Amino acid sequence: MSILVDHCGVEAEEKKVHDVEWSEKEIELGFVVPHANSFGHTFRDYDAESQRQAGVENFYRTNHINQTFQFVKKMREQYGKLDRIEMSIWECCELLNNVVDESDPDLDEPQIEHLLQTAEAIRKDYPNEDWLHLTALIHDLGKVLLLPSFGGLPQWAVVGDTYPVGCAFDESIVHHKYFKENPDFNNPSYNTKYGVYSAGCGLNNVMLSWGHDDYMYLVAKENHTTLPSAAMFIIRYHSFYALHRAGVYKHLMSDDDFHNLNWLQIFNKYDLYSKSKVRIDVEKVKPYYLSLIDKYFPDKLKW
Ligand SMILES: O[C@H]1[C@H](O)[C@@H](O)[C@H](O)[C@@H](O)[C@H]1O
Ligand SMILES: [Fe+2]
Ligand SMILES: [Fe+2]
Repeated sequence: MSILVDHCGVEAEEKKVHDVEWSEKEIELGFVVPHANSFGHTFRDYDAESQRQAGVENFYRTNHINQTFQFVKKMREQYGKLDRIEMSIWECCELLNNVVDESDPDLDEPQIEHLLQTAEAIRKDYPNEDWLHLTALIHDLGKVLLLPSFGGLPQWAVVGDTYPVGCAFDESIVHHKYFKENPDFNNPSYNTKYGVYSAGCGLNNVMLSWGHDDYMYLVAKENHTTLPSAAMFIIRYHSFYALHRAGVYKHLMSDDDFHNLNWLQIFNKYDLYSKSKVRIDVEKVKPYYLSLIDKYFPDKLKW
């Protein structure tokens, strides 16, 4: 039997573990990282030969060409108004029944499954951190941007990994080659290590490619959630794999960012490796999550 151990900035390495040791490990570690996704590939294998992968690559091509500094600025201003809809967090979870993410090589289930799988997995290992359970439940709610009532944005403007705009695109970003067709790639104001930013300026001052992360962060902040800053950091940067997995762009981080990064790295293990075909009984867990929503959010939120 084998488990995959994945470290920040280090290639996934495979460790052989005997069956006896395995059961001990399971008790000790709680959540066990599966060795393959539901399609039989390793997780986040963007070079696997498959039909799904071709779609994912095409997704990143369009994403990398179109996410420019000006585009992100425009979207933040527009969506920051939160003048589209009023609804509760749970109503939003239910909307995700109708959303499938085309950027994801590991999951083709409706997104509500992923929210519950992530939250339930993290809840088992961190039973006392209720804020973390709720963070997991809501981290991908921003994907409602795909729905017509939210402007029906194309997939490239909603899902996929995120990265800073306004400075050089790091080579560790998935399918980096497609940035060559992004107008910012050859713009001297935007294509240097620091670009429009300065050393240690803090991620709060850095614009990331537009998508579900930053949108949900804006929704939570503007509706005055009482979730802690680590939760807000997770929501906002969970797709920023160049930072939390490859360990680059650290030159832009502040001390607070470093502290919150620890929580994000814990969270990522559950976000990524809980993706499976195993369904959670929604009605069974709903009362628990409703109580958390009540604790940390108003009844109705502006979206
Ligand atoms: O395909 C996935 C998916 O869209 C996730 O929600 C996002 O957080 C990941 O970073 C991305 O790679
Ligand atoms: Fe996400
Ligand atoms: Fe997720």
